[in-house]
Amino acid sequence: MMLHIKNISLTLGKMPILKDISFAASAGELCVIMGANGAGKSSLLNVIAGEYPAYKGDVRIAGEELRKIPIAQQATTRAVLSQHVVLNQPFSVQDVAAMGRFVYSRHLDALDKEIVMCALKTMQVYDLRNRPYPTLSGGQKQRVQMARVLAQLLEAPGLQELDYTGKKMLLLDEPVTGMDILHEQLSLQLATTLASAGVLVVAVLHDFQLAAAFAHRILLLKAGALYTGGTVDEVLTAAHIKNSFGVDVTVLSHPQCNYPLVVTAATAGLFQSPAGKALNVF
Ligand SMILES: Nc1ncnc2c1ncn2[C@@H]1O[C@H](COP(=O)(O)OP(=O)(O)OP(=O)(O)O)[C@@H](O)[C@H]1O
Repeated sequence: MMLHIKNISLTLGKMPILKDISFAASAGELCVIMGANGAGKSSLLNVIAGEYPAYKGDVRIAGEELRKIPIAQQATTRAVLSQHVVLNQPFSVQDVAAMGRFVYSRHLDALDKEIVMCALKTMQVYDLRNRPYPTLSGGQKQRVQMARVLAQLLEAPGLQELDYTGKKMLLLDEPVTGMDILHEQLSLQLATTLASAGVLVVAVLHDFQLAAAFAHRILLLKAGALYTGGTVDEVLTAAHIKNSFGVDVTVLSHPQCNYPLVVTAATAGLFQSPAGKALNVF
């Protein structure tokens, strides 16, 4: 599945939110969108997810213009993890994960149920499956949401020997928010495993280390426009980070893996408070 975005602009109310963004991503890639708060990352993901059909420009998924793809077809070919999922009804954890299958049928058959259990095990929330979802911690809820989108994507209860090339797209908006380091790694490994199986994965991330370790390509947005895009090494430079986030960083090289390690520059003096004194922000 190829995603082609050409000259996308989006206005919400009277505010220009996205400005003339173009890029392409392929099946098998983990494409990461980064940028400062308000840069337009969620808006761009929502355009690709079909949430904002009033965009200007061209979004093509596997060659078809997004607005012409029937809603039912969109729902069965892509799964979306949104930034803020609010769910207060006392559904059990396994009910929430099972919602991923509802795009195919409201009545889950044996295969659907196996897929849901597989998704719960993969995200290590199987033991919580009978708990009411609202009673979970923030990170646990996020893992259940990952299980839900995984259940939506999978065609078999396993991650081995998958071939989803040209069939599926996964859109993740800050998927690891609230997760501990183990489950951050697990989630991004899952995203790359799915990408290797042919799923086109687009993820919004704030964490440079996760992006550096897992992304095949990074798009860096600034004020609604594409500031730069390319490989991890091309995008995660001190100059690009300074220009898009306003923070001085030093970019080191990971001693084992060779990918960039972004650390805030010790010389920047940002956010330092005199030792022992409360930080006075006003
Ligand atoms: N429905 C809306 N109506 C008007 N403006 C909006 C709407 N949704 C988002 N915006 C504005 O669009 C801009 C981009 O928002 P968006 O949520 O895409 O940013 P983001 O890069 O995902 O930020 P964050 O890192 O904080 O999640 C922001 O200035 C936001 O206030």
